[in-house]
Amino acid sequence: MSLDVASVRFAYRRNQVLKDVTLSVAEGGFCALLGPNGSGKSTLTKIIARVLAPAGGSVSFGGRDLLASARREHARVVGYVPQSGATPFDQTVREAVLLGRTPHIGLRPTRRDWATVDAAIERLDLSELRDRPLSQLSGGQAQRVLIARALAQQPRVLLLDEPTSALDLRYQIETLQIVRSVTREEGVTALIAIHDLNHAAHFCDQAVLLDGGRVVADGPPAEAFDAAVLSRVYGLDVRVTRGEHGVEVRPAALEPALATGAAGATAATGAAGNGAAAAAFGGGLPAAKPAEPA
Ligand SMILES: Nc1ncnc2c1ncn2[C@@H]1O[C@H](COP(=O)(O)OP(=O)(O)OP(=O)(O)O)[C@@H](O)[C@H]1O
Repeated sequence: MSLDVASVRFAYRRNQVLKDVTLSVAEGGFCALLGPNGSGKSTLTKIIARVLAPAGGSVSFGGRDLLASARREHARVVGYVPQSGATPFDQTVREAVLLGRTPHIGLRPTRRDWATVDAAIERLDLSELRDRPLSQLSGGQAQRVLIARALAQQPRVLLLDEPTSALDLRYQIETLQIVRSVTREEGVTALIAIHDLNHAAHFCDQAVLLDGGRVVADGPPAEAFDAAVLSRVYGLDVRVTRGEHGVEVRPAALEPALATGAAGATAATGAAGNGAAAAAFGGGLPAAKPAEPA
């Protein structure tokens, strides 16, 4: 089984935003959807989530057409975490997460539905807030509610559109760990639009890079991250290093600062094998360290 996007095209009026996008994510895979602002990441996730209809192409999971199935059937397979979610009225956290159960609920929620809701709330560390109205949450808390809602849906395919953009460092990492464990342990197939290349490299098994609505790289991050391609796509000279901590990307402009003064000690620490300081800066591995194959 796999999530297959084939030759998808989409335009907002005359603005061709997706031009023949094809990608495939294996069942249980965790795929990062990368690319600069405006490259088409959100548009593609919205098409798979059926918020938008493509002008051409197909989207299927396990060979089943996701764009033609009944809405309820689609919602049982695909969970979607939008960049931000408007709520029509002032729900509590628990009520909002219960919405994720909608495709599974008959006349009314069962005890099992509520148990699933409470498990998702706990997983996203929202238990203390579960009776709080959404209007009284911070941006990051509200973002975690959207993720909990999607997990409560128990989908086979999980789409996340920049789910960590409002989260502090702890919750960024925890959220990515949760998504990774959902893929590993429950076989859910996840596609995440994300800007942080190093988080993508660390947590995801696949990286798809969009540029101007086209796929320009696709593969395991260690293979897909090419300095020349990334530099061209982002319009910024970057370095890619491959070492014991995996692949890392950092802007070349930051290298002189790292090589002098106190930062020099950071590089030396990295050389000794402690990558923590290096990772915090998305780089910091010593320039002398030879590139290694993934
Ligand atoms: N509702 C809309 N109407 C018209 N154009 C839109 C609309 N939404 C997005 N676009 C345009 O489509 C292109 C792709 O946008 P999209 O949001 O898919 O990019 P993205 O890669 O997700 O960007 P970002 O990283 O900034 O979130 C952009 O040029 C954007 O201006």
